[in-house]
Amino acid sequence: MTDGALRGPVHVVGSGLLGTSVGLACRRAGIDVLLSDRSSEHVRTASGLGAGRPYDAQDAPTVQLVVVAVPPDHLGAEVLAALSSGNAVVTDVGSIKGQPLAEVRAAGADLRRYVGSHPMAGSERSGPLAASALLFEGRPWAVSPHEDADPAAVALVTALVEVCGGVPVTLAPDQHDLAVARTSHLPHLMASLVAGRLANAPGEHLALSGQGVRDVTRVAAGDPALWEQIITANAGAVLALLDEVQERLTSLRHAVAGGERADLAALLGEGVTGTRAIPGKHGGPVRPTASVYVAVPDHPGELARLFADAGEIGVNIEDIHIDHDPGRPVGQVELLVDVDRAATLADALEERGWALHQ
Ligand SMILES: NC(=O)C1=CN([C@@H]2O[C@H](COP(=O)(O)OP(=O)(O)OC[C@H]3O[C@@H](n4cnc5c(N)ncnc54)[C@H](O)[C@@H]3O)[C@@H](O)[C@H]2O)C=CC1
Ligand SMILES: O=C(O)C(=O)Cc1ccc(O)cc1
Repeated sequence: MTDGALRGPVHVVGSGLLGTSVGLACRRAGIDVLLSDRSSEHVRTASGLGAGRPYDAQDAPTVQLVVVAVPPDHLGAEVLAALSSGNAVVTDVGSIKGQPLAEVRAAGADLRRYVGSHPMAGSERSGPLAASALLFEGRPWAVSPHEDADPAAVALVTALVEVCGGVPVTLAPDQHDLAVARTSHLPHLMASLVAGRLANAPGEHLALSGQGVRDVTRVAAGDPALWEQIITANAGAVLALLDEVQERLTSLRHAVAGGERADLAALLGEGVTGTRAIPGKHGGPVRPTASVYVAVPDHPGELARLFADAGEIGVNIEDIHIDHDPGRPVGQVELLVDVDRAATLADALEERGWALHQ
C-alpha cells in the first residue's frame, strides 16, 4: 500500500484553520498539496497563502494521503467520500474520533486505509486566515488506529504528524475520546461558564480584569458552532465529568456557605495537584518556572529588543503574558523562565537598563 514515507500529493478536504495549517506545513517540507473546500473562497485564500493548489477531480488517482479537516458533523461523510474516490490513505483531524469511525463503519466502507488523528493545537479563531505552518510545532497529535487499520496507513499518518512538527501519541479511538473529554472538552465548558459571568458585568468590574481571568476564559472565545458539534459527539464522556464537577461544586458551595475553611482549602489543594499533573512541553515533566516582570514602553520594536536581550543573556523564555497599563504608555510583560535562571535574567536585564518590578 505505502512504505510509510510521506511524498504526496496530500489532498486537504476543508481549507479552514486546521486544513490550511496542514497544507502550509506540508508545503514547507516541499510536499505537493491539493486543496478543496465547499467554499471556493476558502480554497482561493488558502492557496493564496501558499498552502497548496486547488484540487481537481482528475488528481484523485495520484493522491497519496487525504486529510479531512471539516467540522465534526461532516467528518464521517467526507472520510467515506475520500475512501471511495481513490486508493489513498485517509485521515481526519477532527476533535472526536469515535463518531466518524462509527459512521464510516456503519456505511460498510473498507476501513483499512482510514486512520483518524487529532492535533492538540488550534486556536479560538477559525478559517484559513488564522492558519499557520507552525501551529503544530512541538504539540501532541493523537494518531488513533482502530483494530482493522493497516499498519502502513498508521505509519503514513504518523509521517504526516512528523512533517507538520507534531509529536505523535498513539491512542485507540475510545481512549482518545475519554482523554479529550477531560483535557479539552470539560475545560472548554468550564471556561464558557466563567466567561458567561462576564458577559453583562458592569464596566468598572471588568476594568479590574487581570491575567488570571484571561487565562481561564481564553478558549471560551472559540466558535460555538464547532464546540456544539464536539460536545454533542462526545456527550457520554463529557456527562461523566460534568457529574463529577457537579458533585464538587455542591461541596464547594457548602464549604463557602458554612465557612468551612478546611474543606475549602482541600478543594483548592485538589486544583493545585491537578495543575502539577499537566505534562510540560513535548510531553516531558513540568519544569518549575518563575516570573520576571518587565515594564516595556509601548513603542514599536521594544518587545523584540527585550526578547533579543533575553536571547543574548542565554535564558530560554518558556511563556509570556502582556498586560497593558491603562492610562500609561507602558506594558507589563511577565516572562516565565526556568526557576533556576530567573535571577540571572532579572539581574542582566536591569544591567541593560530595563525597569523590573515584582
Ligand atoms: N479549531 C481548533 O482549534 C481545532 C479544530 N480541530 C478539528 O478540525 C476540524 C476543522 O476545524 P477548523 O479548521 O477549526 O474549522 P474551520 O471552520 O476553520 O474550517 C473548516 C472548513 O471546512 C469547510 N467545510 C465545511 N463542511 C465541508 C464539507 N462537507 N466539505 C468540504 N469542506 C467543508 C468550511 O468551509 C471551512 O473552510 C474540526 O473537525 C475540528 O474538530 C482539531 C484541533 C483543533
Ligand atoms: O486554543 C487552544 O489552546 C486549544 O486547545 C485549541 C484546540 C481546540 C480544539 C481541539 O480539538 C484541540 C485544540
